[in-house]
Amino acid sequence: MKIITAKTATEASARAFDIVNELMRRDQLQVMGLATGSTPLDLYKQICESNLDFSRCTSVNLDEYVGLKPTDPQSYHYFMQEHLFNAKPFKESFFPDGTNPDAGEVTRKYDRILAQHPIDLQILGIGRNGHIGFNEPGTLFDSHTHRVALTASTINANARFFENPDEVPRYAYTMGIASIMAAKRIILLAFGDAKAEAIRQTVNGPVTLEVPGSVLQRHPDVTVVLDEAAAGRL
Ligand SMILES: O=P(O)(O)OC[C@H]1O[C@](O)(CO)[C@@H](O)[C@@H]1O
Repeated sequence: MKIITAKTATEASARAFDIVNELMRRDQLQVMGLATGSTPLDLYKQICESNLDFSRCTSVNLDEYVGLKPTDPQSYHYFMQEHLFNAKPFKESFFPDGTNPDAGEVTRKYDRILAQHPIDLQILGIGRNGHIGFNEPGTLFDSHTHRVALTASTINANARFFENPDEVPRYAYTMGIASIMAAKRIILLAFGDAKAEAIRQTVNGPVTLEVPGSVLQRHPDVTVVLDEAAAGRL
């Protein structure tokens, strides 16, 4: 694992942008794996403000809530439109189909998409408990796309975005750990004190199912990009 630490999240995101920019310059970024959440927002902003052109590239997203339409403001599809695709459209952008409750059909279809579009660079955030995508602790390392029941803490955290508690998604489709590890290169972004322990365990801890991020120690090309706070326990 290569570790890059910068003083602030914006400076760290600029280092991540440099990697994206270099891969694009070398025409080595045909398929980009994208994350949602707050962590990648600064990187996406810098991409939007750049002269990079993704119109010949494909994107695949890590996860999507079950039961939300792509037009629902709370969906990850909408999140990506707002924060990246409106300014930087890709040739094609794939998400697990959150509108289809048939988990077997959705996951098989998404695994086929991932097999047909090998990921050149996967952008990752990480949860406080070390989850990557929606792969919570205990997820098997050989997992592919699957449906997960969201934890109570995730449901509660999301509830603030919904009028009616019944509308809060209880499930999500997520790329599995094996899907993520199949990427040629991975950038793991983490900012803030709240991620310092997850980063410590991910980078220096034992490789264990209890810390999904720790599996990245087994990947040949991972760059961990941190601000000082998230690097605080390394
Ligand atoms: O970047 P944030 O908002 O801290 O989210 C951390 C992680 O949680 C998720 O949003 C899933 O809950 C991941 O996609 C993300 O990497």
